[in-house]
Amino acid sequence: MARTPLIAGNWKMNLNHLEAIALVQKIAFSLPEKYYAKVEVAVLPPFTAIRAVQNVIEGDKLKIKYGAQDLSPVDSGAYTGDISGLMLSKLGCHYVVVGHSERREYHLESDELINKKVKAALKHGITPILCVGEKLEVREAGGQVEHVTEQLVANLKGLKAEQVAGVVVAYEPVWAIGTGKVATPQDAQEVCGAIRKKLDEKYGAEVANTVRVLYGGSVKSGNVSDLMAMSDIDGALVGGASLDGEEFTKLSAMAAGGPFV
Ligand SMILES: O=C(CO)COP(=O)(O)O
Repeated sequence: MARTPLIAGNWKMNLNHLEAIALVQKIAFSLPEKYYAKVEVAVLPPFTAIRAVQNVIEGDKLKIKYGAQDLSPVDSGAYTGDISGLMLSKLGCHYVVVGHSERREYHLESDELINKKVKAALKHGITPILCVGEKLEVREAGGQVEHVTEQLVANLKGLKAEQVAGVVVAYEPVWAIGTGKVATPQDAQEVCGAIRKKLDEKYGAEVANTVRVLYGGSVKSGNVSDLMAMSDIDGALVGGASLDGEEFTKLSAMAAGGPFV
C-alpha cells in the first residue's frame, strides 16, 4: 500500500503569530500546487499562533495542514497552563506531536502519560505524531532498536489495531536533534524498519503498512531525499529547517520527488 509522505515542520517555541502568518504565506506562495499531490506538508506552530495559521490556511484555501506540539491527556478542568485535544480539534488541528524528546526531558513526561496523550488525540480525531528515539549513550551501547521499540509498545498500550493505524510515528534520535548530526540513512532505516516490524507483530501487516514512520533530527533539503529513499522512511519531522520558508519549501519539494522550482 502506498503511503503518502509527510513533511511536518515542528516550529518548537519559535515565531509569534505575525511571524507565523508570514511563514505560512511564504511556504504557500513558494511551493507549487502540483507538489501537494505527492507530499503532505504540515506546520506545527506554538499554541499562540495556531488560530492565526488556521485563518490563513482556511481563508486562502491552502493545502497545508497544521497542528500543535503537545496536548493535555484530559479534556478540561483545573489544569493551569494546559491545552486539551478538545480545544485543538475545535481549531481544526490535523496533527499533534506527542512525546517529543524535549518534553520527555524538560517536562519529565513518562511513557504512561504519553500513552494517555496519544489516546486523547485519537479521541478528538487528531492524528498524533508519536515521537520515539534514543539518547547518545543508548546508541553507543547498541541498544537503539530495543529502546525505541519498547517506547513504541508502551506509548501505544491499550490501543486497538484500527486506532494504531491512525497514528504517525516519528523516529527522532535525541543525539541528532538540533545538532547538525543527521543519522545516516542506513541507521535511520534500521530503527524505522524495526518500528514497522514491531507494528506488524502486534497489530498485523495491514496496520504496519498503513502507519507512516518519519525520521527527525537535522533534516534539511540536502539530506531528505537520501533518507526518504529508505523503504521504511515516509517523511520527516523537521525542526530548525522548518523556520526558513525557502529551505522548508525546498525540502518539501525534494520529498515530493523534486526538483525545487
Ligand atoms: O526535534 C526535531 C523535530 O521535532 C528535529 O529538530 P532539528 O530538525 O532542528 O534537528
